[in-house]
Amino acid sequence: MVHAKGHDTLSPPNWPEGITYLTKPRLPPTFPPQLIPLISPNANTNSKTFHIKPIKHPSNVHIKRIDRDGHPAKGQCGLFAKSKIKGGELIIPYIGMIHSTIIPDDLDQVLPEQEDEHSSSDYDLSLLRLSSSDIRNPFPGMHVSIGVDAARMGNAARFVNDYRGLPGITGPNAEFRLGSGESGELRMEIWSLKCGVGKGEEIRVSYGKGWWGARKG
Ligand SMILES: C[S@@+](CC[C@H](N)C(=O)[O-])C[C@H]1O[C@@H](n2cnc3c(N)ncnc32)[C@H](O)[C@@H]1O
Repeated sequence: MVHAKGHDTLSPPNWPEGITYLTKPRLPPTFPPQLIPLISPNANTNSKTFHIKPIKHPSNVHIKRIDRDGHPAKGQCGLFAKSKIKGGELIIPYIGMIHSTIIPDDLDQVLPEQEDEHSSSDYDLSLLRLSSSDIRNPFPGMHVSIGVDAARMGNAARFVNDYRGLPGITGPNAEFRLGSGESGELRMEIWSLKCGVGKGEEIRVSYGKGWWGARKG
C-alpha cells in the first residue's frame, strides 16, 4: 500500500502514479449545493458538502497489469478476483469525482462550448438525469445530469474492463448497478452476475453499446 499526497488513505497495490486514491466520492467546491440532497438524501439541507463513511478496498479483488497477448487492454490494468465471488454480490462501489451539467431543457445535447473534461472521459458514469418537468429539479427550465468520473481520482472499481474482445470470453460476469451507500448517498456499484466470478478471473462488465458507439471511427 502506498500513501501519496492527495490520497484519502494508503492506495492498494498496483495503484498508478498520478491518480488520486479515494475512499469516498469527491465533491468539487463548484458543485451546486441545491443538487446535494438529490445524491445524498440524509445531507443537511444547508450543507455545502456531504458526509460519507470511507469505503475500504475489498479484500477479495486486486488491480493487476494485463500482460496477456490478445487481451485488448494489454499494457493497461484490470480488476481481478483474489477468491471466488458468488453470484449476486456487491463487488465494489464505483468512486470518483461527482460533477453536474445543467443545460436548457430544449437543447438535446451539450453544446461544444459547454463540454468539460468529463464529456470525453472513459471513466465517467451517469448517476442521475432530471428533465425540467421533474419535481425534484431545483433549476426551472433546465436539464440536470449528475455523474461520477474516476479519470483522475477514484478507487479500484475504475479498473474494470469491458468483456468485448477478451480472448475466449463471450459475456460479462458483472454489471454496473445504481445503489446507495451506508450514508444513503446515491452511487454506482459493480455487482457479480448469477454466474459469479472464479478465483483469479478478471471482473468484466458491459460498458454498453452507447459507450462503444460513441468511440467508433
Ligand atoms: C474504465 S477504463 C478500464 C481500466 C483501464 N484498463 C485502465 O487500466 O485504466 C476504460 C478503458 O479501458 C480500456 N478497455 C476496457 N475494456 C476494453 C475492451 N474490452 N477492449 C479494449 N479496451 C478496453 C479502454 O482503453 C477504455 O478506454
